[in-house]
Amino acid sequence: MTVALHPSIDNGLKQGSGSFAGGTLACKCKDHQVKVGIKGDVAHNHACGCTKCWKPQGATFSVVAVVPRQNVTVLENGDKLQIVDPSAVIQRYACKACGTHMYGRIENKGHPFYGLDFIHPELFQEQGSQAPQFAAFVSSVIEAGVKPEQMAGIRSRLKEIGLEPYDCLSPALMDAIATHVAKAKAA
Ligand SMILES: N[C@@H](CCC(=O)N[C@@H](CSCO)C(=O)NCC(=O)O)C(=O)O
Ligand SMILES: [Zn+2]
Ligand SMILES: [Zn+2]
Repeated sequence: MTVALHPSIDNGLKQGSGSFAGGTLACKCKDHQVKVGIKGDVAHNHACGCTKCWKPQGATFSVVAVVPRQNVTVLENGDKLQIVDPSAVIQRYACKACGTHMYGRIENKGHPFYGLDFIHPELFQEQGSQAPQFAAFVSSVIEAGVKPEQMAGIRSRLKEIGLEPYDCLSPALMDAIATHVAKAKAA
């Protein structure tokens, strides 16, 4: 049986248009949906196996990307949003009614990713945003209940659909983090 990763990638990656101008994220409520406007395309879209990122029901991975925080605007029903874990580095704003995470924001100005908000592109009402580029925090799915003996199949399926599996972030992002830390130390 094929390993189920996430409904938006289980049938293969859908490539982005390359000219996605942005759109609206909608939560999963039947009415009074929370809507969040995003300007421009997303970046660093990836499958994430960590326990903190929101996943639709039954998914093993989340699919999460970043956008500049100034490109994110709550458009409708913002009163339904609450922070999932105020102590987390990424403050994830979720719909109180359906649990969908609408955006995650870093408030620590010293964090390497300060200025970027985390969003889930599957919530776009429009098509064409950047496709996932890699898989991050793959080993972390064990923390959510996956058996270690399932990991070879999961990594192999990720590779098959074109997502290189990493147990933290991609080398490019890890290099960016290390560069930020080195500059902060030197300053
Ligand atoms: N094993 C842990 C890892 C959690 C983790 O460090 N997640 C990353 C990436 S989330 C998006 O890629 C992170 O930056 N977390 C900060 C936060 O969540 O606030 C686990 O699985 O929980
Ligand atoms: Zn909702
Ligand atoms: Zn994550």
